[in-house]
Amino acid sequence: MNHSFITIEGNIGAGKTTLSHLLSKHYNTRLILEEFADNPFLPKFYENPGQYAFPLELFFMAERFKQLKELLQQKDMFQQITISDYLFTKCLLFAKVNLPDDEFRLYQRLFDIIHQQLIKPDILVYLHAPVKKLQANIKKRNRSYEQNIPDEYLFNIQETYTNYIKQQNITTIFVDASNADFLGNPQHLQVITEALERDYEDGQHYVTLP
Ligand SMILES: Nc1ncnc2c1ncn2[C@@H]1O[C@H](COP(=O)(O)OP(=O)(O)OP(=O)(O)O)[C@@H](O)[C@H]1O
Repeated sequence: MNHSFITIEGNIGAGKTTLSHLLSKHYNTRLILEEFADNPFLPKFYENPGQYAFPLELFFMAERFKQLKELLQQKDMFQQITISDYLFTKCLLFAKVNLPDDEFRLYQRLFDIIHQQLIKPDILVYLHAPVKKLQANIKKRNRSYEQNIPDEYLFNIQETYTNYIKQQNITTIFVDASNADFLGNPQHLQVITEALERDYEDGQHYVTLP
């Protein structure tokens, strides 16, 4: 496997964290996981998005920057591969959906300054699942503040991610995760590891699960 920094992305409830854990175990890598539970604005945001979107987005950006900067600076001689379950640009994509235009422009100025200081992943695995499946996953894991997320919000996030992936040139493995069961079906994990072990040109590469 020729990649040293792999990022797993996807909509809310797509299964990023599960796949990241399994890949990290498979390749014995360092693992960077999103620490969303520490964001005190998240439950408030779901109650009242208009009032809490800006502090929520700022908090996420500050925490993610700190986490990525610290971890990527450490040189670990025995675990050279790193897997993360989020892309720093996720901050900007969510902010685009959640902030009014003037606040988003301010946020983007900060983001651009901060982003330059971070290492970018050399491959992105994007898990794409239909909104119905995402809602079922969100229901199953049962975090109380996520139980009333409107379909429209998930559609907007999905569209923002897919537009971003089309525009940028990080090599992306785009996985149809409609029926994904990485924990229960070892073949699904194998499809991802085989995909990661191939060499790619820049751009998007599509993978379906058996
Ligand atoms: N920048 C952001 N703005 C608003 N909400 C965010 C942002 N980043 C994360 N969240 C919220 O934090 C929670 C966790 O998000 P995330 O998508 O990272 O994890 P997840 O849904 O548990 O992932 P998965 O199920 O794919 O492992 C979700 O409620 C998500 O909407």
